Amino acid sequence: MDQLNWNETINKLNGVGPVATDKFASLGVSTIRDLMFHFPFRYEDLQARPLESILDGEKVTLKGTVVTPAVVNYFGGRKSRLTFRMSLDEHNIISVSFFNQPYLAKSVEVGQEKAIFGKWQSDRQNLLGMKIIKLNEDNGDFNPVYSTTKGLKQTQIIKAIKSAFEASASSIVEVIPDNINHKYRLLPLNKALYQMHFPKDAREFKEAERKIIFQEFFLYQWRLQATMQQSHKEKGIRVVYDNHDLKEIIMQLPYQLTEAQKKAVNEICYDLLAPYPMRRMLQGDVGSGKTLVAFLGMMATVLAGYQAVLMVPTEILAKQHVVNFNRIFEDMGYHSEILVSAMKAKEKKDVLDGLESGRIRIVIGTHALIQPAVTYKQLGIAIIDEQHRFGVDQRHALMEKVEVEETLNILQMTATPIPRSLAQTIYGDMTVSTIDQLPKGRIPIETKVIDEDNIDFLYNKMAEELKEGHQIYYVLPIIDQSEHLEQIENVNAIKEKLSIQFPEWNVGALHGQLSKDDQQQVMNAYEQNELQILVATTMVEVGVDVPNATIIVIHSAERFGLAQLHQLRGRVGRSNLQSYCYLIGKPTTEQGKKRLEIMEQESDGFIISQEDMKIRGMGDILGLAQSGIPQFKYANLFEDQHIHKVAKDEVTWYLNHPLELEDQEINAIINWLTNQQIKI
Ligand SMILES: Nc1ncnc2c1ncn2[C@@H]1O[C@H](COP(=O)(O)OP(=O)(O)OP(=O)(O)O)[C@@H](O)[C@H]1O
Repeated sequence: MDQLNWNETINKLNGVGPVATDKFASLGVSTIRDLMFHFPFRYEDLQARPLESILDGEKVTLKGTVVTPAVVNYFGGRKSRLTFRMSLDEHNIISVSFFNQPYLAKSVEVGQEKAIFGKWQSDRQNLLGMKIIKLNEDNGDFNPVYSTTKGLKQTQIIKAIKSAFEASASSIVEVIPDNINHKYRLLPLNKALYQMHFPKDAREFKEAERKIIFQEFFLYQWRLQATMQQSHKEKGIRVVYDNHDLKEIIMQLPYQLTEAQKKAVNEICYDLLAPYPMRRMLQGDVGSGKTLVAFLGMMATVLAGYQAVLMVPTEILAKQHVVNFNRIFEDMGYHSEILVSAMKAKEKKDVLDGLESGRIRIVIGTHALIQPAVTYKQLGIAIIDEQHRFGVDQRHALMEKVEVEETLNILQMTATPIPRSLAQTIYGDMTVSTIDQLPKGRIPIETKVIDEDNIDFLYNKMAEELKEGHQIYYVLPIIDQSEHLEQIENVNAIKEKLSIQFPEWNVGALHGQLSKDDQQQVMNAYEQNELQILVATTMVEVGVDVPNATIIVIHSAERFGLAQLHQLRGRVGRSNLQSYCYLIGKPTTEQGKKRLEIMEQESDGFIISQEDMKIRGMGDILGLAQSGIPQFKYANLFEDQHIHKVAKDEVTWYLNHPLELEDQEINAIINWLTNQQIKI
């Protein structure tokens, strides 16, 4: 067969017809290259292993010859146990048993070769069978198992991949420079790819995997660091403010900054003064006081005569920040305005005019801030809160608002903090400021998982806190849009129930079905303590700040991811009052149980995000997908940290020593990065 370029579509391959092409497309595979990167999600290891090396309880696949017929014994009514003996080699005969699958007897005959996947019970020399693996002629001893879709068989996938290598192996382009491959003994890419699919044994698989992981990190780092290098060459807006004035402002704040906040403010100010544009990520745990740090960044900018914007994900949050900002800074002579889409035409026009003329120096809002109608006179800084909700495109839209040669200063904020060293590696195109300290006097939140049957306990606790004059959140999940309406009914039903239970207190409901105005009214009433209990969907998740709230009840807690649970919990414990988080839920999975356990034991957001990465891996995690932490196809940021570090250091070195690379090596990297969308 003629060689095909690996960027060709898979229907050009022998044996891949239109039906299979469609099926592959639903798996995200359209080109030969995609197919080569469609790695097995596990392998069936049929290789003989000495029995002594298999641990009691370990899940293994053992292959052997059936030496006794299968016998089925029934017990306790319809329960059954099927047993037979199997010889693995001339010295070892083991027993195999299957519970409650008597029909399997038909497929076990003396003399047949069988491979059984199951749990090894060493004391009884018995394999507790879970699955009989089909052996066919194509089986080797180490077989790939692919994730697939209905109508696409494993054998078809294997065939297609084999034909991909036959047709296109020579067009696989190496992307890691030779010197690096050599230095770390990494396989050439074509070999690594082949071995990912068809390794002879676990060792060959590991060897291939190491190359693939390295390559993924290497390309990611190249893109990050090259962007960073570029932005350092750009001219930034130099925000030259009067340090004395800024200090005065800090002195007049209602509370003293924590050491961590001071450090972050210093780092931001350093960037503002520098001749290159700020690219900084501000991370800190929930309630650690990031907003105030952001406000001070805006103040420095305004002192230097520029305008400052703060862009947040929801209108409720924009309103809250404007109120808080004005409460703190109005007396000092500074005023912020709001810009959101739901505004009266006249008010909106006033704000737009004010921004264009330069009358308004500080504006806080939502996406409305980057609509084409908005023109700024002299924008100096853009602060983007909860950066995950804003894509790269929006960042660019903001940049374009600065019609001068200099590039805008950008500060991003995230409330999903990750350990400092990891943050530095993955936010490589930004410098990271970390607030790793809570304001003084905060008492750890008491967290408890409770059963719905134990609701009296909860009601008693709620009554106690209400009597103390404190407030309560009661949150229900909306994970899937299809359950939206049903869940709003639940919000209303719970509101009714709680109104009956606590007749002397006011209960409000907040959800997406209300108009923006109504939402704002409910929120205002809660902030003013006119409502004492707020029943809400997860709308309250991000950034809502009502320090008088001391209880948060999270309904169906098992359905939330760890990061989100931690975010929600952070709505309480925002003052010096003892606060409580009650998780109502009955987890049915191991992971669900583990998440709730971690919530009960751990209050530190840095540790929680790390645990999250461990439990769920980095794949398509809901919480993390939203957190702005990059997704890798294959590598795991947490488990493969050491490889990441090496890749990062190599990229740094080569970017500083470009002459050490051959032209075609640089071109290969650039081609990879432009052909392949690596999400950042
Ligand atoms: N240095 C400080 N001393 C005392 N209280 C503070 C301090 N800094 C901030 N606060 C208060 O702590 C609360 C939480 O601060 P802020 O809203 O800035 O946190 P955050 O990090 O943005 O939290 P989240 O990620 O949950 O939105 C606010 O009520 C704020 O007024």
